[in-house]
Amino acid sequence: MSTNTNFTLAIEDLTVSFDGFKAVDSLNFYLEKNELHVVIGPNGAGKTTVLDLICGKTKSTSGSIKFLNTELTNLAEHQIVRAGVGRKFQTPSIYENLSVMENLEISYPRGRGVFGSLMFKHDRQVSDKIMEVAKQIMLEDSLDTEAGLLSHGQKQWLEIGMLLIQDPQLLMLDEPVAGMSVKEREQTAELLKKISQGRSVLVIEHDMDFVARIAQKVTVLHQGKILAAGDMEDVQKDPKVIEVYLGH
Ligand SMILES: Nc1ncnc2c1ncn2[C@@H]1O[C@H](COP(=O)(O)OP(=O)(O)OP(=O)(O)O)[C@@H](O)[C@H]1O
Repeated sequence: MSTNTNFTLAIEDLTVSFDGFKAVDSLNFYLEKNELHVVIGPNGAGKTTVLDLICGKTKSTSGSIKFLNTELTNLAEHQIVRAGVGRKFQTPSIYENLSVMENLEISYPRGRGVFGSLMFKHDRQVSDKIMEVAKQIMLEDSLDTEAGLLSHGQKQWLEIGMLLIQDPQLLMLDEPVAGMSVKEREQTAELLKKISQGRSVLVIEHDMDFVARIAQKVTVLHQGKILAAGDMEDVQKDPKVIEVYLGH
C-alpha cells in the first residue's frame, strides 16, 4: 500500500505466523498524534507480538506498518529507533551503578555508547533537556542518586525518561505499572497523560483501574484480532469483551 496518511502509526493487514499459527491476524490499527491508546486482552492475545512487530524485533509475515509514512516492516531495529520509535520493556534496563543524571545523559542521542557520551562536554542544550525530562519523570531532586538505589517505580520512570530524552514520536510501554505501589500507579498515570502530548503513546496493560484512568482509546485483542475498540466505557460494556477477558 502506498497511500500517505496523517496518522503517526498506520498498521494495515498485518499478520505474523509462527509455524502456521497466526499470533497477529490481519490487524488494522491506527494511532494519531497526542493519542494515548491502551491495548488489553487475555494472555496470548498477541499484544506483545504487536509491539515486537512495530519495533522490528519480530518480522511480519505480511502487511504494512507505516510510521509517519515510513514503512517499518523492512527496517532493522536500530533504524526503527532512529526513525523515532521508543519502546520500554517490562524489566528496566537502566545502569544501576550510574546516577540518574548519567543515565539520562548517556541516552541523549548525541552520545552513543557509555564512554563516548560520559566524556562529551555538557552543553546547555543537553543539560536543559535532562532537567526537563527529570522534572517530567519526577526525579529532578534525585539527579545525583545512584539509579540502583531508586524505588522500583522510580526505576521505571527513569527508563521512560531515557526514552523521552530521545524525543520519540511514538512511545510504547509494556505493562508500565506492574509491581508499582498505588501512589506510583497514580503518578505514572499522570506522567503518561503528560507525555502523550505532542506524540503518540501505546500501552499494553492488564490493570483495568489503571487503564480506566489513562486510556483515551482502548483496543481489545483476542487471538491476534481486534475484538473491540473504542472508549473505555463502551469496551467495558461489550458482551464479547466481558466473555473473553473482563469476566475472568
Ligand atoms: N517468537 C515466537 N514463536 C512462536 N510463538 C510465539 C512467538 N511469539 C509469540 N508467540 C505466540 O503468539 C501468541 C501471542 O503471544 P503474545 O506474547 O503476543 O501475547 P500477549 O497478548 O502479549 O500475552 P500476555 O498478556 O501473556 O503477555 C502466544 O500464543 C505466543 O505463544
